[in-house]
Amino acid sequence: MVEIKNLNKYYGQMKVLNDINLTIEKGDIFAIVGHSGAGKSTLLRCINGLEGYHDGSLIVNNKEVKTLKGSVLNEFRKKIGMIFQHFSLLQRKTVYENVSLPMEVWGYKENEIKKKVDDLLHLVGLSNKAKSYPKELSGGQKQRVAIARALTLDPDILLSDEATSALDPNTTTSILNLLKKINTELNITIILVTHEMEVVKQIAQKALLLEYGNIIGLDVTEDLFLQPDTKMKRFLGEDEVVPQEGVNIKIYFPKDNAHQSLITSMARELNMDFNIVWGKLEEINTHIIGNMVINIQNEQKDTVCKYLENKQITWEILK
Ligand SMILES: Nc1ncnc2c1ncn2[C@@H]1O[C@H](COP(=O)(O)OP(=O)(O)OP(=O)(O)O)[C@@H](O)[C@H]1O
Repeated sequence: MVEIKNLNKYYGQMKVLNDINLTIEKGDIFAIVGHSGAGKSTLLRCINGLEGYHDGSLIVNNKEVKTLKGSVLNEFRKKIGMIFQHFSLLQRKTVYENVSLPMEVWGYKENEIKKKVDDLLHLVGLSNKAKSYPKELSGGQKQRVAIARALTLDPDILLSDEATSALDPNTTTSILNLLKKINTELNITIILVTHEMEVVKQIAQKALLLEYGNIIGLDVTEDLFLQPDTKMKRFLGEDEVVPQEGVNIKIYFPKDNAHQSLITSMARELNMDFNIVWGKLEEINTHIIGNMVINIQNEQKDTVCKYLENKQITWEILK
């Protein structure tokens, strides 16, 4: 669906995307994550042909994007919907008129437009707001209108550029649930740019981490968060503070193990005391995952490591 190979992009002398390689499969919910200025929006705009790129290949729906021009480019863009942080609605038009606009521009018949807009307003839960103006809507409702508008031309892909960044946490969750519904019911691939880790954890199956235009992480979301490498930890601002004395062992709880009573069982079975010095459990894509750091005495190390090995638990000794 989207295949990017060795992609480089410059603004003047500044390289903003450096050797990007990734594949997004049809039906994925894929997150592009990074701090401000990382190049997230630029990458998103390259995908729908709003920005060019210098070297490398970017294939979307079997087409090399930079070769597309004129009416072919317009047809290509028709299959890619987009939503934005500030909704981009026309203030002087009603909800109905905002949603119908792309179909009007493409010259669809009035009865086709009416059916489509009614169906989409129903899908986003705004059938009763068709005659309202954007200024009469909440932020979440405005984003629902923008989502309906992005779906009018039956896109294969929906691009979301910080679509929940201006919303409160509860509204964010309701918009993410709507995006999940669109992904499953309409089989639309969703590529979302965000700087919010909570968004990634709630919705994305895979995520790409960008830092100064470089990929520093690319994996299934649960794996990215379960066992973050040094770069990912730095990105998350998550360096554990652990005691200097003894041995610190970090134990990982993958999705099906998080609730098991490993720690208490280990203490009981080995008849051993130890300190829990750091830990967290969190929900990612409805699975609970987490990790914990325990501090033990040097002479307990071999026994504990053997116990964890026998239980086939993933662990590491922190240096
Ligand atoms: N049209 C442009 N001309 C020149 N430089 C640009 C242009 N657009 C973006 N940049 C620069 O490219 C870099 C990447 O910008 P981009 O908007 O892609 O980052 P981002 O990760 O989306 O950031 P943010 O989260 O703040 O939107 C930044 O250094 C930015 O200043």
